[in-house]
This record gives sequence, C-alpha cells and structure tokens, in this order.
Amino acid sequence: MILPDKFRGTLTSGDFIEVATAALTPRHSVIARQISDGGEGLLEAVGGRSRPLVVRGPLGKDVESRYHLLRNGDAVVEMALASGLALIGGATKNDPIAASTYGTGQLIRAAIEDGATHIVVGCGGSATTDGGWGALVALGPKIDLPGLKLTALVDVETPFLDAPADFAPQKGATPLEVRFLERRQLAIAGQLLDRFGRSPLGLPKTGAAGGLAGMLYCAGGDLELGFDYLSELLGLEELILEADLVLTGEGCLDNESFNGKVVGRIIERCTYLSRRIVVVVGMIASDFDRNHLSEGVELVSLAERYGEDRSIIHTKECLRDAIGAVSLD
Ligand SMILES: Nc1ncnc2c1ncn2[C@@H]1O[C@H](COP(=O)(O)OP(=O)(O)O)[C@@H](O)[C@H]1O
Ligand SMILES: O=C(O)[C@@H](CO)OP(=O)(O)O
Repeated sequence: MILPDKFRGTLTSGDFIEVATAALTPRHSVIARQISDGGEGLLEAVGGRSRPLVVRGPLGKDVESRYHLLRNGDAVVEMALASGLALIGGATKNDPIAASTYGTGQLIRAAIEDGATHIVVGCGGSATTDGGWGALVALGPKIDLPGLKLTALVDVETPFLDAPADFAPQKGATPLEVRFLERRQLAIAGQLLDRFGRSPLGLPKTGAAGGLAGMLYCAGGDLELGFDYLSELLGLEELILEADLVLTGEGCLDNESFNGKVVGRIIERCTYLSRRIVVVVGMIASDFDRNHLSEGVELVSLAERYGEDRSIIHTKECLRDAIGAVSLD
C-alpha cells in the first residue's frame, strides 16, 4: 500500500504514487491513496466536486482557487490554495507581516452561501501568521450563522502563541518580525476572546496555519488532525490492515513529522497494527531524534543515498531506484 505525503518543492504525493506504482507493478498488487495532513494536497486527497472561485491571494493579488463538495455533504477548503506560501513562490517572496488569510475567508463564505452546513478547513502550508484575522474579516457576520459547523483540520499540535516562533521563519520572518508577530498574536487572541467568549491561548493545534485554526476554534469550530479526518474518510485503517507493506515518504523527516503530520501518523499506525513500514524521505533533519522510530521501521534518505543535489534535481529517478532496492519478498 502506497500512502505518501508530498516532498515540498520537488515531488507531489501524486508523483510519488506514479513512480512507486511503476516500480512495484506488475510483480506486486498495489493500492495507493493520496494523503494530506490538512495542508497542501488536501483537496486532491478528499476528492469530490470542485467549485472554482477567484479569491484574494496572501499578498492581495487575485488567485484562482477552489473548494470541494463531498458526497457526505462536507464542503472542504484547503487554505493553502488561497493563502499558501507556494502561491507566492516561497518565503523569499513573502511579506510575513502583511500576508493574510482573507482569501480563505472568501472560500468559506462562498461555501456557506452555497448552502454547506459543515465546512472543513485544511490548515497548513500557509504564508500567513495573522491569527485568522483576514479570514474573519472576509467572513463578517456569516461566521455566526446558527447551524453552521466548522472543523479546522490541523497538521501540527502547535498552540496559538507558538505559531510565530515555530513557523514564521519558514515564511520569511526575521527574528525581529517574529517578536512583532508574537505580540500581534497575543492582541488577536484578546480580540477573539472579546468577540466569541473563547480564547485560543494555551490550546494545542490552534497555531496551525499561523493561528487560522485558533480563530476557527474561537468561532465555535472543532480542531482535528487532518490525517485523522482523512483516515476515517478513506477507511485507511482497514486498508493498512490488509496490506503486507506500507510505503510512505515526505520531503524532510524531522521532529515535527511526529507532531501530527502524515508520515509520523502512518508510522505510528503501522507500528500499532504490526505492519511492515518503509519510509523514503528526501532528507532527514540534522536534529531528528531517532527515538521517534520504533524498531523495524525501514528508513531511506534520498539525500544520504544519492547526495543532496541529485536527490533534489532528479527526485523521481532517485525514488525509483530507492524503491527498487527495497526487498519486497
Ligand atoms: N527531493 C528532495 N531531496 C532532499 N530534500 C528534499 C527533497 N524535497 C524536499 N526536500 C526537503 O524537504 C523540505 C520540506 O519538507 P516536507 O516534509 O516536504 O514539508 P513540510 O515542511 O510540510 O513537512 C524542503 O524544505 C527540503 O529541504
Ligand atoms: O502553515 C503553517 O503555519 C504550518 C503549520 O500549520 O504549515 P506547514 O507545517 O505545512 O509549514
């Protein structure tokens, strides 16, 4: 069974599935699912009908975006498709103070106006650290509609006030800007408490997507790990139980991977269900704590095996070769 996350910047989870399926068939029967932790790739993973919409991108320029309507009635928004770092070409092009979740609010509002009553918002992969303020402005009074159920799917356990220090640097913030964002985040938490009577402070998961998850929580929403939502939707537990081997991977295996992200959750589930697990990653972070891996987890780093340059430039070839070298009998 193939269950990959993306390798940010070099390989989508769809690419991983294509390469791995070609390497394993016809000798092995393969089941593959695209999977996401709520960040990039969520809409591809959930499927459903796509509703296209032009919204305001993270730095104010219009972007073509969309949300999905599922057969079970859920409307699914992937915030990365409206307020994501990838939309503006990465951290060096970002303005980490100005970046706003307004466009995500526009997507949620459109789903409400289309009649959705359960809106699931994937948080992660963001350019923003605005505590969800932009989305709140875009939603206006819509967010208070009776009967509206909101679920924030998160990819990390980070609390609201830790979002700037933990994630703003990867969005281009300097240490000085991180301190500013921390003060602003605290002020936003106060505003959210005044408005909704609920505070995000001290609560795990509320810092996902720069605190968008915290705003949704204050507005009455639930917080759920993106992986757990998808696992239930796709029946992953049953599929893992039926598999002889589970193959997964992501760009960089780090301690955050075990903080709610796809690869960490898959390793945990396979260990619990006594399934063989092979993890192919682009690289392993230098401070990665190997105690996260139980005995028996097979780990391959493309950067270690083929060199960093080659693994980044020729990711597909390296992946094909690495999978070919795994003993599958
Ligand atoms: N093909 C690759 N080879 C080596 N490292 C990679 C490769 N692709 C991505 N990476 C590394 O992975 C990092 C992104 O990590 P990833 O696990 O994909 O996303 P996330 O930040 O959501 O956990 C990149 O910044 C890069 O350092
Ligand atoms: O958007 C963000 O702030 C972070 C955490 O939610 O996402 P990612 O881990 O994908 O960088």
